Amino acid sequence: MTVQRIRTASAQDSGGVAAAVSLRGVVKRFGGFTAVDGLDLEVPAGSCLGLLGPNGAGKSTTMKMLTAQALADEGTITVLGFSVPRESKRARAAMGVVPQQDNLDEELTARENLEIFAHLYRVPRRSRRQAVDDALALAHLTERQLVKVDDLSGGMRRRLLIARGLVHRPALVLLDEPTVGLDPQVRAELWGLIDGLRAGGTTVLMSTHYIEEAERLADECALMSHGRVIAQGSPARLVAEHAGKLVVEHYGPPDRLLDVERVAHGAGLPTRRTGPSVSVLKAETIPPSVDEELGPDGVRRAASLEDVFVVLTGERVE
Ligand SMILES: Nc1ncnc2c1ncn2[C@@H]1O[C@H](COP(=O)(O)OP(=O)(O)OP(=O)(O)O)[C@@H](O)[C@H]1O
Repeated sequence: MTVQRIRTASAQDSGGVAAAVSLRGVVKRFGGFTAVDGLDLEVPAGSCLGLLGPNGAGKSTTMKMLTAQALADEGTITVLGFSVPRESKRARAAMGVVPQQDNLDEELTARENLEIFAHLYRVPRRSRRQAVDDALALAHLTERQLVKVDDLSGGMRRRLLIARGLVHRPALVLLDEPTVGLDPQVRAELWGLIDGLRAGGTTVLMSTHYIEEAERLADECALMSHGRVIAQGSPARLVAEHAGKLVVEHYGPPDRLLDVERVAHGAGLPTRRTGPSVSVLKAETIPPSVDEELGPDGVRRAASLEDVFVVLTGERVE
């Protein structure tokens, strides 16, 4: 029986589903700077939540507070029913943590790295070999288990890092920017791995600033900006709410773009800049007279989570 099942009675409830992670009014300051500013967030058990936000939004700090690597100045944090930081040892034993920075032991083989963590996480001696075999298989590293980490490719190292966080079969796994800096093919490979975890019932909390990553993997996205969640919901719901169904992109010289923005804003329509173009969101609601004023040169496309991200955070996308 997982810790999650044992402790759900004391977990906060969200819409009938027990929360694996709950943060209420959490504040974290670094000197005079407030990195996390009254954060409320719940991750329903068994779901994958993507914590999405631009660099510096407070995602990593939030992840660190869940493991008590950073201590909140205000608010309450519950992880798998354990109060953090008071019960952080027990919470940490029940969750898997995959850090942003690769901190594998390069002198050891892939298998040895997993064995050490199986020991640290107190996987019983009799099931340790199987646990390591399973983690290697999950990360498609069985063939490479005897290779020193130093000789593994970047993608293999990242898969090993994830496998290491899963060796004790945690009910919850925290992934901090799991595919940052990896090429698209390796990223896609890792997405398959993460998707498999969620399909197997593991709760996943993943921070990312790649919109496509959140869109593909997350049941729900929480969009963070300046230390707060500014919007939360399924990717489809966020798009419908903030960008509508259709977007019309207008290209042209700076004066023309300013003109498009003026007309759209006059009609109460949100816009976003994309390099040499302005996109008018919620285009399906444009009244005919405004449509005429905007001109016929617009290119229509479906609204996306990227539109939501840019409009709500005012940031560019990587
Ligand atoms: N130990 C620290 N001391 C001072 N400031 C910090 C510290 N850790 C984080 N910060 C600041 O807090 C803010 C939030 O940082 P955080 O790393 O949580 O953001 P993030 O959303 O994870 O961004 P990134 O994707 O760049 O890691 C940033 O402005 C960062 O400079």
